[in-house]
Amino acid sequence: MELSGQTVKVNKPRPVNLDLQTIRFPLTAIASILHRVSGVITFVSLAILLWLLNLSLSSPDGFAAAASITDSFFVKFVLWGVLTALFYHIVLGVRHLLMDLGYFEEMDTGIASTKVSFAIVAVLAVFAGGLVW
Ligand code: HEM
Repeated sequence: MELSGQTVKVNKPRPVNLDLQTIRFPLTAIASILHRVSGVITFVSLAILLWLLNLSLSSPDGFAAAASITDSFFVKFVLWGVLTALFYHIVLGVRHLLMDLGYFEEMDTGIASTKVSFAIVAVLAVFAGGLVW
């Protein structure tokens, strides 16, 4: 293979697919990507939630203002999403730590533990809905 004037020896030309829309990710990879996404969501939302907490504790008027902000369906939906992301991050984080200890490292147990984690997060998402609404 010719590469900018140099000849590079390619032992075995393999098909390369870098199109993210056609790559089929395994369940464990999706769980891992979402874990990072949920960590970033948790990090960003922390600042907003702390501001809201500060507002609600500042005075009776501040509390009323915070209560009216969280009264709309849209804000409640976002709060539900933030809580669900946090639950996802914790549950899949614990799974990650267990893997660091040597559990669920095989393909079959890895997929099974991912499915169990997703089920636990689904239950916690319903619980989060109960808390918010
Ligand atoms: C305010 C709370 C938290 C925030 C903002 C947060 C944020 C993050 C972020 C952004 C990452 C991704 C780092 C990367 O992929 O480079 C991460 C990774 C991780 N988090 Fe959290 N996290 C929080 C709480 C927790 C909790 C409570 C656990 C408990 C299980 C946890 C377990 C983990 C683990 C195990 C990783 C590493 C995953 C990996 O190596 O791929 N995190 N966290």
